[in-house]
Amino acid sequence: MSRYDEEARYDRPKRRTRPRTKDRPSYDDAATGFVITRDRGRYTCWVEPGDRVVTAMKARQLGRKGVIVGDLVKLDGDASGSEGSLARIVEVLPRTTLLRRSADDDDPVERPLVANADQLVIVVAVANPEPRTGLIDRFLVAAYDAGMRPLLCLTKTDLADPDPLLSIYRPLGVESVATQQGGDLSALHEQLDNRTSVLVGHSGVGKSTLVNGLIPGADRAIGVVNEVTGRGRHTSVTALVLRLPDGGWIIDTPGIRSFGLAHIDPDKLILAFPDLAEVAEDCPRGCTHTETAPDCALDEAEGVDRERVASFRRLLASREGRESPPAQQESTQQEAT
Ligand SMILES: Nc1nc2c(ncn2[C@@H]2O[C@H](COP(=O)(O)OP(=O)(O)OP(=O)(O)O)[C@@H](O)[C@H]2O)c(=O)[nH]1
Ligand SMILES: [Zn+2]
Repeated sequence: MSRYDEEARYDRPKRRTRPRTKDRPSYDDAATGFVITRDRGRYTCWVEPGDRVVTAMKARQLGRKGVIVGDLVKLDGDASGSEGSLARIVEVLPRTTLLRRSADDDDPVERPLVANADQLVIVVAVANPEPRTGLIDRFLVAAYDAGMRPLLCLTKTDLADPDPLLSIYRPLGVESVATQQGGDLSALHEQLDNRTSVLVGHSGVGKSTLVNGLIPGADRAIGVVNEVTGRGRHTSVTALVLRLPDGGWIIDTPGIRSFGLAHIDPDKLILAFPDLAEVAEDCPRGCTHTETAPDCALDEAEGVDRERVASFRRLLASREGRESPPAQQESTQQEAT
């Protein structure tokens, strides 16, 4: 089943709540909005002609269909964006990508986070807080599962050398950039301009600092890394969608501490480990690649980084024995940003 088929399965309503196509009104002429925030049933949408910001609510006919940040929606009613106006979201256009996660590995309920973004920018500080490759691997799995291109952004390169991390991920074909506060951001701009990018990373890695550097006037609160724990305080509480000066969007999510992958098929985890995938082709049929799997080729293979095998197996173990997760009822999505 292709990714798009799966999205179709994911989006299919439980009951037929919409009128059949031939009875449905056509919204071809309605304004198209790009959802930039959602808050208790109110959505803020960006409408290109006129560069206007329109507040909208879901039309009843959408039923339980979820509307999340990044969705492209058809707007009916008063879509002027003038003060006090309220439009109605009458249709959600098919999503090209869907970033989702489960809250953690013990909670396999999947939560859609962002629709239609092309790129997942995995922001990792080379020091303070110390980088964790396990988290990078998780984000890579999430990016490939979503159909998004991953970009590794290594920050705080004034504090340590980014090469050890680059030497792991560059050979895997993961694009990367190195940055530091106050430094030249042109390489990062090149990767971000005219794309819709979601920033993810631990609290304190420097996401707000990056956003302020990229978008003059973005004016994000910049937190202070807690000296005692080395962890950032969660200073950015709500997701922000910001427009890049030369085109493109940045969606800044609050510091994500865990990024559960319980909703992801174990077979898909290996997508983030192309260095191991080739070796695993020599495994016995149906090999689970876990520590106890008999004759797993990952045990013996020469020239394979044991750390990489260990990280892969930790991800496998974190979701061992899991059945296919239940799809979350869209009306109760709490996590969408
Ligand atoms: N040395 C150094 N410090 C940095 C750099 N970038 C950011 N910092 C500092 O790291 C701390 C955290 O930066 P933020 O930009 O608030 O981090 P964040 O990822 O937005 O954190 P949350 O808002 O908690 O998600 C601040 O004290 C920044 O000044 C850098 O390149 N080098
Ligand atoms: Zn195996």
